Amino acid sequence: MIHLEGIGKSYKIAKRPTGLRQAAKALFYREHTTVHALKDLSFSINQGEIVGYIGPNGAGKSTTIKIMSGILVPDTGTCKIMDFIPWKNRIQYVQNIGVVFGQRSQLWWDVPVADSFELLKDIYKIPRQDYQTTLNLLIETLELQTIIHTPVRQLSLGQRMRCEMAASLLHSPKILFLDEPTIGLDAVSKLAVRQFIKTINKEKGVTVILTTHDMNDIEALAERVILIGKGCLLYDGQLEELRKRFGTHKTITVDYKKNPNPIHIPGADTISWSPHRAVLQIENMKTSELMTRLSSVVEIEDVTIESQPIEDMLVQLYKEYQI
Ligand SMILES: Nc1ncnc2c1ncn2[C@@H]1O[C@H](COP(=O)(O)OP(=O)(O)OP(=O)(O)O)[C@@H](O)[C@H]1O
Repeated sequence: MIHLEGIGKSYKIAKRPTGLRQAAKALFYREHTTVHALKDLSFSINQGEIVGYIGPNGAGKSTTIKIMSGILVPDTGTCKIMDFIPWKNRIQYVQNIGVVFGQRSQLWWDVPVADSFELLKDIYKIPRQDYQTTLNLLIETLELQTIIHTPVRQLSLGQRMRCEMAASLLHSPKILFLDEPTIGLDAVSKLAVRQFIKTINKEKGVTVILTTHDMNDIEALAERVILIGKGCLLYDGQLEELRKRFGTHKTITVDYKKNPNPIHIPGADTISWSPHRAVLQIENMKTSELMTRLSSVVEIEDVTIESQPIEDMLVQLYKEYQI
């Protein structure tokens, strides 16, 4: 459905001179620097997937989303999405995609949300009947009943985000590009947005490409992740595989019947200990092996096992790749 091959994109930035003499010189001659935002980037995404597109600040995620949504033209490479070249067939192409930029609004600031939706209906030429059916569904699932007649500028960030989601889906697109959709949202709004993304993917088969710095978004939604750094692809595969390959440790919290002796298990680090609870960390040992050894020392009552938080893993990865 989405196919990118050898995509490269650079930005040319004019240097800003300091001092009067340099500023005067810049009137006649401007020096430029080039930022290579994307370098030879290739990947494919199938219909119905939810893909987490991740990487550190400045990695090139938004640039890729802008190319895939037809806003930017790459310098090199090809990008084919559902038989379209996004920036060439833009008018027909946008009928098939929805885009949400968490940091920007596609809604008209001073008018009620419902009026923005009406305008979008006309822009996308959505038949009235289809529009009404989709709108009703969106109002219900995103709980917009009480906010739809409010001007956008009076909405909270979480309320606006729900309206942005609805706006991007009014024309029933097949692909949804989400650039940091949960940025700045509280826990409840984040859960609502995540749940909604899951629902439209499952029930409508919408393909979702999601950039985010919130790894809880990724864990909740994406089985597959594409990791980029400095404009290059670093990893493309299952989140679970990423964890297996790069996750180094597990943390095990064990509750047991009162035991006055500190716990020492060879091969495991004791992070903390009390007569009722110990927190241990293992790197190269199987959890089952640890449990066997533990049960020979204490009478276990409860156990929780946590994988290394994905954030930790990424920090390590970014260090390793020097990005
Ligand atoms: N319009 C622009 N003009 C000049 N440089 C730009 C422009 N947009 C992006 N860049 C540069 O291109 C690189 C990639 O930026 P991009 O916004 O794609 O990264 P990102 O991965 O989305 O980052 P973030 O996570 O911080 O949003 C950065 O070095 C950025 O400074």
